[in-house]
Amino acid sequence: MADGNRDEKLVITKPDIEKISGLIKELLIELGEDPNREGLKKTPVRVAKAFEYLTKGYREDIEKVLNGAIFTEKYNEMVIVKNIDFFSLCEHHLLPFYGKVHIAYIPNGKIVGLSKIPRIVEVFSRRLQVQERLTQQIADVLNEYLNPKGVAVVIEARHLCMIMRGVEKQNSVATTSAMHGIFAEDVKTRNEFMHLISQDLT
Ligand SMILES: Nc1nc2c(ncn2[C@@H]2O[C@H](COP(=O)(O)OP(=O)(O)OP(=O)(O)O)[C@@H](O)[C@H]2O)c(=O)[nH]1
Ligand SMILES: [Zn+2]
Repeated sequence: MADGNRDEKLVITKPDIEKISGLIKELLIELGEDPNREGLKKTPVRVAKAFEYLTKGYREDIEKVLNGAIFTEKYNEMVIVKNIDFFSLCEHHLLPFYGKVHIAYIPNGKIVGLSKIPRIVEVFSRRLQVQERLTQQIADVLNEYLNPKGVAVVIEARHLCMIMRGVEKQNSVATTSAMHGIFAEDVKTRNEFMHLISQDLT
């Protein structure tokens, strides 16, 4: 397993659907429900499979996802892929947070297949996360595999744990960013990126 996953306690085993189903059945009982009523009969298995999918990023390997699609190219202007939709689960409440990721890099002799950028977002968002770590992990992987002149990642997200419970703020949006290289060092480059994504920011 490549260290591109950069989670020390990486879970690479397939979840035991039967075991998770049993736990969900117990949860339903604790919530006062009857897990044998028609509508709930298959719910434990459905929930187990849903969680397997929503955490599939733990079982993905960055090298396999990139599939060698890193190419030598002289292009050295900014590459931006913006408005990448993502869905993740907050590690505190296991409730979704979702939004958009905007990514830029300035190549240093190497470019990456464009589709691989949203694929990297999938690897790290399909885990239990906090938005800050998700932002950093995406930036770190691009930095590591492309060794570019700079990488910038901005994420805007709505957290259901702040919307449907807790403080119940329906319109709050959290923005996080991670900057490497020239984006961290040079205000002009960072501002150019922020300007290019500004019409997409909430
Ligand atoms: N920084 C950060 N905090 C998050 C994220 N997702 C959830 N949280 C916060 O994690 C915190 C957990 O705080 P606790 O006080 O332990 O939990 P809680 O009693 O459920 O908190 P409330 O949500 O305020 O009701 C809350 O402030 C959440 O808003 C995230 O992606 N980043
Ligand atoms: Zn939460």
